Amino acid sequence: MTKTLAVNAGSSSMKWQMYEMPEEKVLAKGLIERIGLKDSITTVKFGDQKEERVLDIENHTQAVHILLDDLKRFHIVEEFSEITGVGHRVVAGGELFKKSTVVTPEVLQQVKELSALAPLHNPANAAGIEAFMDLLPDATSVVVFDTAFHTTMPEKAYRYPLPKKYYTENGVRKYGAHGTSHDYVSKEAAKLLGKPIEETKIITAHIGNGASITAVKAGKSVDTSMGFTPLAGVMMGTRTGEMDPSVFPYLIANDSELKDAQDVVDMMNKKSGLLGVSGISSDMREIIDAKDTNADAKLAFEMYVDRIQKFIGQYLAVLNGADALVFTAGVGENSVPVREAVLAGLTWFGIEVDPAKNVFGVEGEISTPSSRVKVYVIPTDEELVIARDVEALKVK
Ligand SMILES: Nc1ncnc2c1ncn2[C@@H]1O[C@H](COP(=O)(O)OP(=O)(O)O)[C@@H](O)[C@H]1O
Ligand SMILES: CC(=O)OP(=O)(O)O
Ligand SMILES: [Mg+2]
Repeated sequence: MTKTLAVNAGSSSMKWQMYEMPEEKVLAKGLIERIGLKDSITTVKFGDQKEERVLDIENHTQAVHILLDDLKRFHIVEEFSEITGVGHRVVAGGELFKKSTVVTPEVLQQVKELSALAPLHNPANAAGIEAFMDLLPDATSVVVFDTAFHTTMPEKAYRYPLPKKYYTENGVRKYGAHGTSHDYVSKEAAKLLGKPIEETKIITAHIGNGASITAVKAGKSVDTSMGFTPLAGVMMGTRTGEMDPSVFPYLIANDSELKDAQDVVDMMNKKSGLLGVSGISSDMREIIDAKDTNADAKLAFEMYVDRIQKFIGQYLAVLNGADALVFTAGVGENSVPVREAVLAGLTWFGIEVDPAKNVFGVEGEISTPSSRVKVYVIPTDEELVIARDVEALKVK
């Protein structure tokens, strides 16, 4: 029996699962959420034990240490050497990485160098890789890239309408993110549709703290809402999504707190989105609780929904229609009000939601039998994909 650990560090969370491979049996799993916010929550599930603790966890390095302590504390492992493979989600692989790769010192260096393409993620991903490699020098360490699935996008979709040299000399283009999730849920949706994936057109809405929407044709990403970095696309927990870049110099000239372009980008990454508009929180649960009594929270909710609807509309055009629309990730899987509001504006496309199915905890189809586009809630499982890639790359 070999134990493989999959680590999925998101912008606000760290999810992990320990598997027995190749059986894909989940031995234990955990979630550390609200990293960087007050009252972070860490949950561990192991056999019939479940523990939830509320702590203040400031960053991902601290989260890695909590995860490692928990592995020993719950006797999930007696010795770290029982873990023979560790897979890490890395958000940005640029044009260097088109598939998952075994970590070498050079690969780790490249992950760090790609931080400009995912400033909230790659540094945390690299810190996680290093922490585990120090403790588990003999385990196979694998990196699984969010951008890999999107390397099938056609050039007309991934290029920006800038002078060509910024692409050829600087690599400025759309890379997308959340690819492991879009890949996984689109395959699951094809199963639910009962069709070979080659015959499907699917729009996948991965809406978590970070959020992106993808047009998937025949199982391949053909367009996606995130861009050069995960700042682009729809409005998110703390990120703006699409912006007019002319705002950048204007704000630098007019706000003394913003000295340069980096300050503006940091503000747009960390202080904007739901948090910035509402002034309350980046967490959709808190926005929903406040929106009936607080006008800013109500506006934040409406803007959030509006941006998701617009990208779904774009991708219905890109694909010239779709067989299915999938909701996944923290908000997409759990928030009935967000799904309800998004879908209420898409009835012209023949999308019909069944309110009896669009309830908390339901997975699978939430549309009516006559809906022209099937609507599915599919829990994503980036960790399973990561564990499979580790297994495939392990030196046997
Ligand atoms: N029941 C719920 N209703 C609304 N939003 C939820 C619910 N549960 C979780 N969320 C949202 O999911 C987000 C986390 O999503 P997740 O996909 O785990 O994020 P990450 O981007 O860190 O991977 C939280 O910010 C929270 O707003
Ligand atoms: C790329 C990205 O935004 O990831 P997450 O949603 O996990 O923060
Ligand atoms: Mg995530």
